[in-house]
Amino acid sequence: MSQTDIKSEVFHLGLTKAMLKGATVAIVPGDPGRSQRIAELMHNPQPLASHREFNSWLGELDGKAVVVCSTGIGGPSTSIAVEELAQLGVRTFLRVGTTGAIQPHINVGDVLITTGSVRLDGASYHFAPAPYPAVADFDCTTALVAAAKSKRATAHVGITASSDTFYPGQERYDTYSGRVNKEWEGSMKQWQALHVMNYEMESATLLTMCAAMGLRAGMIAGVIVNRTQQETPNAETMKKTENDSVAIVIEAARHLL
Ligand SMILES: O=P(O)(O)O[C@H]1O[C@H](CO)[C@@H](O)[C@H]1O
Ligand SMILES: O=c1cc[nH]c(=O)[nH]1
Repeated sequence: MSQTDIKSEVFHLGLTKAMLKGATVAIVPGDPGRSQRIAELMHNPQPLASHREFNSWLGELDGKAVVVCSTGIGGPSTSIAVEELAQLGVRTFLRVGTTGAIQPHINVGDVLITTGSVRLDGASYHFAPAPYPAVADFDCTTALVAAAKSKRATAHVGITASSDTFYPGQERYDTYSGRVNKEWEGSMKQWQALHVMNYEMESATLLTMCAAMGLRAGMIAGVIVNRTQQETPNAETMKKTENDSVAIVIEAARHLL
């Protein structure tokens, strides 16, 4: 168990226990720019630190501190953010991200709540072997579902494919090389047939490492593209989708304090 004292900074985040004011719940977006926007929807938003991809803010919900810290893109940096926040006393992690849907019935603007992730990452294998599930915490998931209902969002609950790469691992051909390795050829079709809802890039690591360490984690994402229809998002829709998913994650955090 870590011996982090109240004033010592963790390795990467530039945060101390004192700065977190007893926060046990963290909201963890991928995008560093999203941290401020999330914190500003809570009471008394305060910037804490900004190092590399890790941009941290503090806010309050019902008089209790909640930390917001971006993870950057992908599993390795996510694992650092989660480990260091846990050293500082955080026990509940709610990721709020953007995502590409792969099922035709899911619309841009809907929100997706992940119950478990297909582990197409590398970092999760450093925390638990392959047969171990990347599964979300039940309380986090039910809080996200209830919050989505209260905000009247169209929410889908199910499985996410969580890939280390945005291009080959999500079987994108609109690229410089225009090709993907054999391993990924036809993979989107396979995930569709297995009722996977969407692609994103951090939940496999987040959910596996949190389950393995006895921490709670949940995952919600706003759909910015549907890969059965288009490859590129529209800026205006993206903004609205982010606002909707952020409002839901804040409401869920309130119930997990
Ligand atoms: O919007 P965020 O939280 O960054 O999430 C998604 O967007 C990034 C890719 O564009 C990846 O991080 C993916 O998981
Ligand atoms: O298609 C998408 C959209 C956002 N994030 C992803 O990882 N994939």
